[in-house]
Amino acid sequence: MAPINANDINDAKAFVPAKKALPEVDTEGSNGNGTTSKGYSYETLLEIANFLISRVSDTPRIGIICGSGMGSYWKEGSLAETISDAVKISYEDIPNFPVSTVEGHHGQLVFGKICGIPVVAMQGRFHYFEGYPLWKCCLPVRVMKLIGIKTLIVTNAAGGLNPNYKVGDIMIVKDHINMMGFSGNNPLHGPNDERFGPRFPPMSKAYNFEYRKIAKEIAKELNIDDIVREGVYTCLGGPNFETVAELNMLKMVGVDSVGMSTVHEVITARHCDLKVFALSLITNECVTSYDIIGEANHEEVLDVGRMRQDVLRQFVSKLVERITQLDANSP
Ligand SMILES: O=P(O)(O)O[C@@H]1C[C@H](O)[C@@H](CO)O1
Ligand SMILES: Nc1nc2[nH]cnc2c(=O)[nH]1
Repeated sequence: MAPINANDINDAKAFVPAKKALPEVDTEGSNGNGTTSKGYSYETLLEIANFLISRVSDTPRIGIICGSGMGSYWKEGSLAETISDAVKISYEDIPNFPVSTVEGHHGQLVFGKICGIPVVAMQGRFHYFEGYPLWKCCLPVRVMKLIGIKTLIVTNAAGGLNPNYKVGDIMIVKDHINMMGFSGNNPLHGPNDERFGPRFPPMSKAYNFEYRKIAKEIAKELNIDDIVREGVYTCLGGPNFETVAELNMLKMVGVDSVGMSTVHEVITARHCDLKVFALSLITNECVTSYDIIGEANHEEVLDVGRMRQDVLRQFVSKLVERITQLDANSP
């Protein structure tokens, strides 16, 4: 058989030009002062934190990571738009900060207030599939800790694996399974700086019990308890969505929602003693049978994010308010 010549290929898809130049992704973090192959030094992260502190007037209490379609871009009605007195700082303008490369992720930090409480939101997060090592995906968590947050609220878009879940449901994360960690890929891999946290941090209480209780109360108050669930999340490396066999395996081990983020961020947050709340927006039903016609796609993920933005905005705002009240009254 004659070899294939690229010029002979007639499949238009093969020649669709990239929408924009591919971003440069620094996969090991060796491009700045103080960087090592195993992460940024404490001092470099402190420099980033001080750079940000010098640009805002209030110390944020709560950090929020906006998931795909959930305020990860600035849009009327979105979660990030809840933030008043906003000071927006593009990732590109922050020394030593990675840049967001995912469609639907804006790529900026937004400092401001929700219900009068100082917060900082990440509009756009860093994923492993973009080419960043896990420690770099989680760099902003340590920076937010150094800036002064006490609590991290993490949101993500995820496929619903639990057969009772419907598209548009909100799943409070009660636990995770660190699938990538099973092969040793962990954001805490490498030398440990005790100034962040211990070498061997526990993860059995990763998702704050009191916060989860409050979230369920808020769901009742907002009359959305019929769409609010509680379950176990797992993160796979992506960027492809899962095969039927993979999803059935995950279902067997007790996974309720599947995504491509959050787990490593939560590990990093708990390592440095942040309190954590996380939720999944169920943006698609996982395809667990070969008979199902539909397939997962990123457009659907973004669409469902848009569809639920009002509800999520209200839910997270109330959460910010009540978490702050709770923590003010507890030691
Ligand atoms: O940032 P999150 O975890 O919300 O994004 C998920 C994973 C992929 O980036 C995207 C897939 O559509 O949604
Ligand atoms: N891995 C994964 N990530 C998602 N993000 C949104 N939906 C999905 C999904 O079905 N699988």
